[in-house]
Amino acid sequence: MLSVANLTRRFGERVVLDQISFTVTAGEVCAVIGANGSGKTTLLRCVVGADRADGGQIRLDGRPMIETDPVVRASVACVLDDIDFFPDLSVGEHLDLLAYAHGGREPDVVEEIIAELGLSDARDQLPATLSSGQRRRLALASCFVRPRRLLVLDEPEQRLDAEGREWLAGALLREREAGTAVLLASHDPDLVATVADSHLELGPED
Ligand SMILES: Nc1ncnc2c1ncn2[C@@H]1O[C@H](COP(=O)(O)OP(=O)(O)OP(=O)(O)O)[C@@H](O)[C@H]1O
Repeated sequence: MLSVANLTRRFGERVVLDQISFTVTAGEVCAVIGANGSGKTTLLRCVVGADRADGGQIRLDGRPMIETDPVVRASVACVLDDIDFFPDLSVGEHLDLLAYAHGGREPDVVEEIIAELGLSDARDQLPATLSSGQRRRLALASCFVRPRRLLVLDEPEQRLDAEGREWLAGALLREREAGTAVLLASHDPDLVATVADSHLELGPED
């Protein structure tokens, strides 16, 4: 499904990603691990097209991963560090909009995800009024109300409470069963041990 070959990213003289190659197949959860600053976020941003690689190829089912390609946009759901919400849309309106825009076919999916993620009481709140953990829950919910074949998550456990982390682990296992390819950067060894099929370890010199 996802194939990355010789991915290289430099910032000035500094080589953050040095010819990284890996694949993630349908139904595989690949955990990207490594110390702070090892390049996990940079890698994920390059994969989804939020950052430009200096070299290498990123392909989804053999086609170049270009974020403006409608097939790519329809296939890839992600939560990166920067969480952008429309400031004047409520939690429920965000999720309705995303489900509709991406042509989700399951009528009850928004209600189900709102309930699963404990956002029912916050349904009518605007993003600016949410707690940081609720904002993270909304960002995750945004991925789960839409069709997806590749899920890219950067430290999704951040700011989640114990119950939220438990939900996340279960949700990722269900994604695996459903045949979604998952690329997950995480600092949570328990989450990685529970859900990951493969690991990509980035070192300080990678
Ligand atoms: N836009 C940028 N300009 C210059 N350097 C950058 C830029 N983005 C990232 N870097 C550098 O690239 C390196 C890798 O950063 P990155 O955020 O990918 O690491 P990470 O593994 O995700 O870290 P963490 O575990 O702390 O989230 C860091 O040294 C960082 O300072």
